Amino acid sequence: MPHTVLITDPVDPVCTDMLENKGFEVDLLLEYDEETLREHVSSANGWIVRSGTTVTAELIELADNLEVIGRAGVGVDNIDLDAATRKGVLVCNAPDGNTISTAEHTTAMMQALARTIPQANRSLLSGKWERKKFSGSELHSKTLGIVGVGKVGRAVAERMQGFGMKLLGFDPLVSEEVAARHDIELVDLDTLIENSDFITIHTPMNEETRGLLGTEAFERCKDGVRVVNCARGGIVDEMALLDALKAGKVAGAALDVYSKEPPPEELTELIQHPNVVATPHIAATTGAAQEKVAQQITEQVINGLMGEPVMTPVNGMAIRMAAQPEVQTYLELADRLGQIAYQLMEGNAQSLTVKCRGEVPRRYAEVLSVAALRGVLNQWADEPVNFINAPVLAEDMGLRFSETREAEHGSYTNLIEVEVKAGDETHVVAGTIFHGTDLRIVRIDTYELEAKPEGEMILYRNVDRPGMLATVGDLLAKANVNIGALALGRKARGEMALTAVSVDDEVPAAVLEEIASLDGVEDVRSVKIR
Ligand SMILES: NC(=O)C1=CN([C@@H]2O[C@H](COP(=O)(O)OP(=O)(O)OC[C@H]3O[C@@H](n4cnc5c(N)ncnc54)[C@H](O)[C@@H]3O)[C@@H](O)[C@H]2O)C=CC1
Ligand SMILES: O=C(O)C(=O)COP(=O)(O)O
Repeated sequence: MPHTVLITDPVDPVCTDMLENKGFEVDLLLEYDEETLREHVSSANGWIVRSGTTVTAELIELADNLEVIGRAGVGVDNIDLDAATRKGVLVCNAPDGNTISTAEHTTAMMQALARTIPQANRSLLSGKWERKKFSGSELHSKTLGIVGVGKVGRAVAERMQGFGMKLLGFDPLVSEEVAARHDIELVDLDTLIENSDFITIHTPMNEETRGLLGTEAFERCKDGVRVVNCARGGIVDEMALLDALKAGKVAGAALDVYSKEPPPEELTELIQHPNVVATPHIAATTGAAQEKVAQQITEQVINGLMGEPVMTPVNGMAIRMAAQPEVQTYLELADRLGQIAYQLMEGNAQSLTVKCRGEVPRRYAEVLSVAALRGVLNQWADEPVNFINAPVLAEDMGLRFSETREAEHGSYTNLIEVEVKAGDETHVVAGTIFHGTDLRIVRIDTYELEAKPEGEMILYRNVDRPGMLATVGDLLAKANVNIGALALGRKARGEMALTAVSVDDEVPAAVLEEIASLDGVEDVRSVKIR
């Protein structure tokens, strides 16, 4: 059956063309009530949205076939990321296709504010000729404060430099050197607020940025400051802005975004304030930007649904690495080692460490730890576990995980070790890949042995003395269980050895008990590798 991709916001037709060319079914649903949306979501494998759709936890919960949500743009604050991550749904965006259009809209807003263009236009259209009333302000030599020196912030900086503005920037994640490359002087937020003639916002919306410019900030601003928000509504506190406009502290504000969209009744006074220039979230609405974001996001959604690398994940960063072809065999090995290690435990694991040795590249360490986690959690959790939800489910279950990488590798050119612990109990299962594809377990706890990590196995420790294997073999034969392979991890005659028996059929619990009751046998485990 072909995959279905649901589209619930207007996106450039290139999106539909690309999906159909790849054999996907497109479900274009631009007008809907909640019930209709629920029905369509429940059968979608992929879902493409812009800012107009709110992707709630409830919808994600219903979407049992959903694998990927693609945001044809930057901001993902309309998507319940936590719910998507827990359900193992990949969320990706198109982070730079609309940067230029958004920066251009921001600069247009700044000029509209400085020269009161919309107000003057309205006045003229109403039959007036008010040349004195619309005396503007020059941008040249003024200070522009850029809050959020990311892609759009930098693109705005480049453009406003051409107007001869002095640029200040505030962004906790950007270095002075990077800012200086864009002729932005990096300062703290207070300095920016106190020294800017214009302030423009370009951060994401999150708990840290909500209300970033509020009553207190406006009090510290220069008299007559002008404020532009083309990022997200609510980063500038709308009611505080209205008060500051009414008090004349803020000379003008240009808004493309609102805390609720479309803006509700209570924002009418702000939007209709004579010194406000307001647009209906159109900064990214140009033919060029829409074509770019549609193309970018469709590529990512197709890749996500086809198991190819997704380059712009917003959650589950491991997915980017997990889809690389050269890492697949290592992932399989780490997953199987995780499965085995978990099944050796008496109780539930509390920590998991993956050690990569030899020629296993350093960049794989993190994704291999997620693969081993997936192996562990797929036995433990009630829900399906994948690369997206494994870390968050581990956290929920109190399982700490980490990874290390060591160049030293002993006898093997590549080696992955998975260690699980709970209290005093520790198990280590190590494996290697021979000839690029051949997976082998090479150590279990302190026993060196060589076994294929596949199918059903029974593992037990026994005194290393004649007759032990024959007795176990006899019990299995009587239960009509066929032995496929055997591996012995020996220390010295008379000491405890580890025996790994690969069997073609599941070993009945009663037979396992019989083996466990044999003299000289302990720690019998049945291990199933999927
Ligand atoms: N109005 C519209 O149609 C559009 C709006 N946007 C919005 O514009 C904003 C910026 O987009 P991009 O530049 O593409 O994103 P970006 O991710 O490239 O840049 C965001 C910057 O904000 C910084 N930042 C994060 N928290 C901060 C804080 N507390 N204080 C100061 N800086 C902080 C980050 O370090 C980053 O450098 C986003 O909110 C995005 O959703 C983007 C495109 C179109
Ligand atoms: O990319 C973003 O963050 C935007 O806000 C653009 O939103 P839109 O795709 O125009 O609904």
